[in-house]
Amino acid sequence: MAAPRDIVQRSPGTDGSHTLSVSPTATFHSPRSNSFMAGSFAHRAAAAAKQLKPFNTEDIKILLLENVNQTGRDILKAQGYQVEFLKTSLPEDQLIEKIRDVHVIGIRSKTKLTAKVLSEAKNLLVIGCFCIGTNQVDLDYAAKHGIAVFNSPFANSRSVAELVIAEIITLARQLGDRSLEMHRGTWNKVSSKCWEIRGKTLGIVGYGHIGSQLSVLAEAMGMSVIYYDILTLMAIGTARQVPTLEALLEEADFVTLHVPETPETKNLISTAHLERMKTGSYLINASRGTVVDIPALIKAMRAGKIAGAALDVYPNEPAANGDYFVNDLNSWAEDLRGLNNIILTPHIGGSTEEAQRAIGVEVAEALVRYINQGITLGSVNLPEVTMRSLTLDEPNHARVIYIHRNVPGVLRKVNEILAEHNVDKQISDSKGDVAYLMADISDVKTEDIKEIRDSLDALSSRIMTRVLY
Ligand SMILES: NC(=O)C1=CN([C@@H]2O[C@H](COP(=O)(O)OP(=O)(O)OC[C@H]3O[C@@H](n4cnc5c(N)ncnc54)[C@H](O)[C@@H]3O)[C@@H](O)[C@H]2O)C=CC1
Ligand SMILES: O=C(O)C(=O)COP(=O)(O)O
Repeated sequence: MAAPRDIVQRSPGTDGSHTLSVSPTATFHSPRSNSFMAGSFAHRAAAAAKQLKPFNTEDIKILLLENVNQTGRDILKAQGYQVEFLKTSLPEDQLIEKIRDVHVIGIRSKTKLTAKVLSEAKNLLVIGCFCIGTNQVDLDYAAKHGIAVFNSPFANSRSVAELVIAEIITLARQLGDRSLEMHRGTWNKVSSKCWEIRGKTLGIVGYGHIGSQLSVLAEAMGMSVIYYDILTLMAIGTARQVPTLEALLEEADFVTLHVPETPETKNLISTAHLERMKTGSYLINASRGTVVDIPALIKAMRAGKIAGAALDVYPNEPAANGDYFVNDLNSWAEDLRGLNNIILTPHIGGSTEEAQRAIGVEVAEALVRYINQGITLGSVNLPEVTMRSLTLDEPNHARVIYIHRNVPGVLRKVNEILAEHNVDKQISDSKGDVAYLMADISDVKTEDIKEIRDSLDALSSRIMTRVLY
């Protein structure tokens, strides 16, 4: 791996905003350059002499945590980026040390990228969440500091839905308990309170990617499906939307939760809600650990109100594999483990080969598009802006990216700065307080780049400037 050369650097602005600059001394060294050189070498070399040089991808430093799949690692390494890979998440102090240095960080659901952590990330351009949930990242802080965030919105939805189907049958037939008894050498053949799932009602809370996928699978097995969502959503098959959470809880034999972690979903299922559920019903949570009040669930199960539960997620989850409940992370741990007919899994809803491979590809490709081209398609916190790929065959072209506060008069000022060049194409969009402008300009000489960048940096609206060429 090439030694880092200080090509991409972010300098703090007076207002805490940053500039990303690409050094004109960078050598043409990306895989894109390899394919370019593979043509007619003499012709291409002559053309290259006229061209501005793109940044050196080998200077992009990436930290991947939480065992991001090989597919993603391969895509990033193939670009020539420096990729450091760790199997686990990191405690906050170590995370802060590491994040200071990198341009890109890839995480899954465990790593908390809070404002405190992100404020130390002086070079950070982009965050890749190699998962669905983005609740672990302070998205607003990231946007206001020009840091794009990408995720994989549905590549593991099917895996979660299949896990829930397995859990519905496992709970209905008390399979977990029977299996544990056999492991201990006890033959306990019972049919009392063991049920078929055919004809039972599944209540899905949160009818998004996972909830709706689950709806199809459950109906195929003869279940009736009802769902509750804050949005009015089209029913799939013969599923039926109910108007309130309470209506769902009163009617469902199985309640399964597929909402994101938000302030509104914290303790969405607590004592009052458990009381509304049918006696002998079941609860499944593969969403986020904060959604269920665990002590309330323990009480409801001990009282026989809830006949079984499956939990895949917990309010505190460890950074790495190993001891969990014995660490006394949670005062309720022993009580939970002591219950009958409860399935406890270590956040494996999305943990299949298929899902992880697909996520690796999807998020890594989004990162490459953003790093190399500034394209924000699929970003969860910045406006989605795209233009055709930068073409390196065209001499003296540059792509200007100006992330700025969404205030009046910015476009006029930016265009005054760009006016000395030919603006081939320009696009701008905003999301809340933040706007993203992308312009491809020609007739740019290497020495113009610094001037363009400095002029944009001087604007009071600036959050981050990037000039790619
Ligand atoms: N256990 C695991 O390994 C995994 C867990 N997840 C979790 O599952 C969650 C759901 O995933 P998707 O279905 O892909 O998300 P999604 O965004 O497609 O669907 C979520 C649905 O919940 C609804 N919703 C939001 N707040 C609500 C509320 N207060 N009450 C009722 N409905 C509400 C939304 O309107 C939306 O329709 C993710 O946010 C993530 O936290 C996702 C993947 C794997
Ligand atoms: O995709 C999600 O949101 C998940 O909860 C799965 O998280 P993980 O990638 O297993 O840390």
